[in-house]
Amino acid sequence: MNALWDQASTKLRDRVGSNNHTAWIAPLHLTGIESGEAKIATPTRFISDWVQRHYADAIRDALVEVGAAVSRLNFSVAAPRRAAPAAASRKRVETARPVAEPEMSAPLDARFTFDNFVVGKPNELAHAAARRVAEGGPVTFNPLFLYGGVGLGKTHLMHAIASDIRARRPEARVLYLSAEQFMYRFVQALRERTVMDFKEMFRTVEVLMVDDVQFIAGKESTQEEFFHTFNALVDQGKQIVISADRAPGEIKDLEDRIKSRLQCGLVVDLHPTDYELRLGILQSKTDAFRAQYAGLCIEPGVLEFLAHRITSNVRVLEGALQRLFAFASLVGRKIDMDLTQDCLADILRASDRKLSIEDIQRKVAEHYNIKLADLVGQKRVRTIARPRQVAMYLAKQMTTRSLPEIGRRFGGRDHTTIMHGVRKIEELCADDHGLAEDVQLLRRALEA
Ligand SMILES: Nc1ncnc2c1ncn2[C@@H]1O[C@H](COP(=O)(O)OP(=O)(O)OP(=O)(O)O)[C@@H](O)[C@H]1O
Repeated sequence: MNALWDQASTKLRDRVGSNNHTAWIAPLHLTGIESGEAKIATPTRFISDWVQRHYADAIRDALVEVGAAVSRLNFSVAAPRRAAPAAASRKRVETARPVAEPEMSAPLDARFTFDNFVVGKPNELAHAAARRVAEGGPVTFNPLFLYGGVGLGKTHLMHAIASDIRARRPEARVLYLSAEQFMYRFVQALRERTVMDFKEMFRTVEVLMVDDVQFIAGKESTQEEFFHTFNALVDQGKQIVISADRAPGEIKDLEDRIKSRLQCGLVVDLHPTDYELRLGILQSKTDAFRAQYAGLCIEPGVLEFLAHRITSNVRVLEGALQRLFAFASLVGRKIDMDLTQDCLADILRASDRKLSIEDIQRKVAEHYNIKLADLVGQKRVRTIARPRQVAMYLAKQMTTRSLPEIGRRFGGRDHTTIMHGVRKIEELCADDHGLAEDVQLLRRALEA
């Protein structure tokens, strides 16, 4: 039986590819053939179901090709056989553990809760969707895909969801980890030949949360495994929450089938902060710092000044406030405008850096993969003319330059041409989702 199965298994490797073979075929054993029925043992019910659904025909054909008189397959779940006793005992220990070991989940930051998350216009939809997922109940959108630029609160919301679910339903298996950790664990499982345990682990959670999914772009085997994990959980009606630094369609080197799966649920954007949100966050963080630095007070106007001047992201804002408190407590001064200017000179200088029209042109040319000279040149083909209009639009929106001045920087064009370009992009963005995404992405990259 073993020899027959080895031959069939080799044929199957050619047919299904080595990753699938390692994951699904290698754990199977042919235990006998009776009256045209091949008896196949699988280590878990999950693998048994999966293999029957995806590989039954391929297995039967492979067995026939190597000379077995087989017309039907019969799958049963049996403990896996291990050659070395050490491996066998390790397996026993592993299977004795509860399926979703807590250590598989990354630790949650206790500060990242819904209570500590300040809601404003730019993040209200993301916050509402996150709350909805945390409440549980029927899975209405799957996955929830949260995306946004650096330091805008994606991880904070992910942790808040996980903590909230655990508080409401301590028995629920919530697995939160970064895409990098997912890859690391997968590679480790391949190395230690525990891929089955890995699969079982990920496929038996109730809520799977993967942060920074863009990390798996370009990593073929990890993407493959992620895709299967994703499908298996969605099939079982389990909730998935994903975060990334950009929309699914914008993640380069991510397989199309994964992009389309990620777009199937609710895709929500965390927009760059506005003044009100920044001020709200500063006030909320100040309360927390006050508790830590008793006796320190902030003069009126300081928080407003910071909310105006530091627009890059919340992490920088938070760092600035932390530095102010630490510095003030060290030198025994109150936090007023003088201290703020002294202590945060570098951060304020960086925020002061004016965006030039050339910065915008360079970024747009790079984004659309065209030459800078073409972007400002006279070619009228759509593939160049449209990016040119995008650059004109961003130059108008993101700098204080006048239309004639922008025209001069775009190869000496008239100000009416610039106005036309700006209007065109405004109109197109209303209907063309892809273009609107491009503009958003570029804006964020330029603001970073
Ligand atoms: N709306 C908010 N209210 C309170 N704190 C916030 C808010 N948004 C972001 N923060 C804080 O800003 C910091 C950065 O947020 P977070 O790590 O969640 O960003 P991110 O979007 O995951 O960034 P990255 O892309 O770098 O991973 C955290 O300390 C977080 O608590």
